[in-house]
Amino acid sequence: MKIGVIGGGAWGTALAQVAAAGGDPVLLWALEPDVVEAVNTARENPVYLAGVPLSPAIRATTRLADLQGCEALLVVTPAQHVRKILSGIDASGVPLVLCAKGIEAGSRKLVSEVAEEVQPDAAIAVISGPTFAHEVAKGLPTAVTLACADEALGASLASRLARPNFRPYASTDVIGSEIGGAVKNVLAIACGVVEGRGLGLNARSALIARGFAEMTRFGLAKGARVETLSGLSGLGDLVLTCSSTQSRNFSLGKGLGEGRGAAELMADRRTIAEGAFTAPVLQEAARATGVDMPVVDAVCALLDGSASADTIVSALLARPLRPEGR
Ligand SMILES: NC(=O)c1ccc[n+]([C@@H]2O[C@H](COP(=O)([O-])OP(=O)(O)OC[C@H]3O[C@@H](n4cnc5c(N)ncnc54)[C@H](O)[C@@H]3O)[C@@H](O)[C@H]2O)c1
Ligand SMILES: O=P(O)(O)OC[C@H](O)CO
Repeated sequence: MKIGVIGGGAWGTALAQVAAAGGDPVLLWALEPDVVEAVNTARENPVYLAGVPLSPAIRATTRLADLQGCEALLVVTPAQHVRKILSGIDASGVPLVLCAKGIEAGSRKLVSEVAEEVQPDAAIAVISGPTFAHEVAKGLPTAVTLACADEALGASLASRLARPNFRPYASTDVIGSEIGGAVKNVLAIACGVVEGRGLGLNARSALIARGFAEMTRFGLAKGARVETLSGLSGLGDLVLTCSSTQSRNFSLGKGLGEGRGAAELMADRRTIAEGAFTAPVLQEAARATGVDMPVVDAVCALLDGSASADTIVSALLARPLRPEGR
């Protein structure tokens, strides 16, 4: 199965490395000509995945048309760009494996819903889970959820991508695996705030657990399965992303907690903190579904500058006492 990867950021490059590990050719589409040039000549992506020597089986291109002939396409651009990129390719009959974590602004659609709209004839799968790109690209042990409604296709994609240190676990819950990845990015911003304000490890664990309760309420309301939310793509990724400044979302939250503004923090980076884009649309979606997500509301208020971190923390702590199961 010849694999094409759309998106030459950290995650697209790491997944290209996984797909090329057996020596099979992989075509990587990147937006930036300097990334393409460096991958093809220096065998490195110095912009997004510096310091990781890449497989010679990876060839990069800036031309989407070159992806014609690939037998599966991994879609790894940030969530807000997926619609435009998928509109520019002919993917009839080619499985699309969606790897971005987010919800589209405006439409409030998950990436799979966007893909189904733009490429109605393509089979859809999702890869999601606790995966820092640098660790995956270096071959450190990693497990992911690979969700596909078509179990046979899911199994064939899993066997093509599996490596001794990269284990896809099969699921048919596409929506559930996407919701975990999208929601955890927003919750990781909140955990970064806890770190930035020096509120301690008890507070961070409480936030992870109460954040997981929000993810579960929202996920179940949207039709996700509880075992998906408590699996690799939900709880697994939530714990990873809420635990380390390696996470762009966590480090954005840490900066907010230290008193810096969202605009200043976002202007500093070329890499993506998806949670900042997902937070307001997740808040809209939760309100439209009648789901209470106080941590997500708090992140939105911090990002839009309508409240300070201290005010938000005090408001969260002053919420009425309630049974844990609600
Ligand atoms: N980095 C990780 O560890 C990791 C792991 C799992 C999932 N993800 C998800 O993968 C997706 C991509 O993240 P990343 O970390 O590879 O990105 P990145 O931060 O490393 O790089 C940014 C990417 O955005 C692309 N981009 C910028 N403007 C664009 C445009 N107009 N059209 C198309 N692409 C554009 C750039 O070309 C680049 O590929 C995100 O949804 C992220 O949440 C990332
Ligand atoms: O750096 P982050 O916060 O985008 O997280 C990367 C991955 O999604 C972790 O699974």
